[in-house]
Amino acid sequence: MSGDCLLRAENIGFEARGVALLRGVSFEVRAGRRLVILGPNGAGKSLLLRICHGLIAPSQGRVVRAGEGVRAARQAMVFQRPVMLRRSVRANLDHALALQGLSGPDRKARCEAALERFGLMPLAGRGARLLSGGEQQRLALARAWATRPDLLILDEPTSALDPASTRLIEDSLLQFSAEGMALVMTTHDLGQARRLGEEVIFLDRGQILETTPAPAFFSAPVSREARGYLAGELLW
Ligand SMILES: Nc1ncnc2c1ncn2[C@@H]1O[C@H](COP(=O)(O)OP(=O)(O)OP(=O)(O)O)[C@@H](O)[C@H]1O
Repeated sequence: MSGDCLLRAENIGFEARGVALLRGVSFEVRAGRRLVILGPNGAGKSLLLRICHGLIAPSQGRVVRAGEGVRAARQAMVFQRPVMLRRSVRANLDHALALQGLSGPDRKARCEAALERFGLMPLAGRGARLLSGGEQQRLALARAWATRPDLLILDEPTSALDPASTRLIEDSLLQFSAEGMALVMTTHDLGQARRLGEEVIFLDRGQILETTPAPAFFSAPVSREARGYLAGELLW
């Protein structure tokens, strides 16, 4: 599937109470690529990601995904605040795999592989909701990875994490990418956007102002709004 279009947002619009929160948003996510969506608070980034993941229906336009049925591209989403079941770490992983229709030894093997890969073995029997924020986000990432998505959507995945946990998540994301997974994420951490982004979409007040390779965006943003956003970066 390398290079294929996994997801295409076509002219997405979203209105609530007569206010246009997204307007004419179109972009593509190709297999194995890393796309970062940047923009100020309230620009509509989370809303757009939720629409792309099928959690909210757009008012206009549509989201087209690659493939159909069992050949459909698989997608997973990781949120800013992980959503965990009131069960053990292992049971949270197992539940996600059961929802995928996996059963028996396959499910168990995937579950154990995820615990192993993300260093969660020592926490496997603990209540997931009792874990620290960083541990929960690691579990959220493990749970997403266990479902073998072609595309992983992440909404500010490290905004509440300390530098070590952030590093761990970033390293995992780069490994996923090296294994061929496509990533679409939002962040306000511009260092993170530089480290992880291959392409940048800059969203401002519900509209895309720039779609560009990441190095070009950071060295020579075209729009006044993007220049202003980047100029606000804290340098200490
Ligand atoms: N389902 C919804 N229904 C109505 N309004 C919504 C919905 N989701 C988001 N909004 C509104 O859309 C606007 C954009 O919100 P969104 O969370 O997408 O911004 P954001 O770019 O992710 O901001 P931040 O950087 O602060 O997280 C906000 O005014 C929010 O209240």
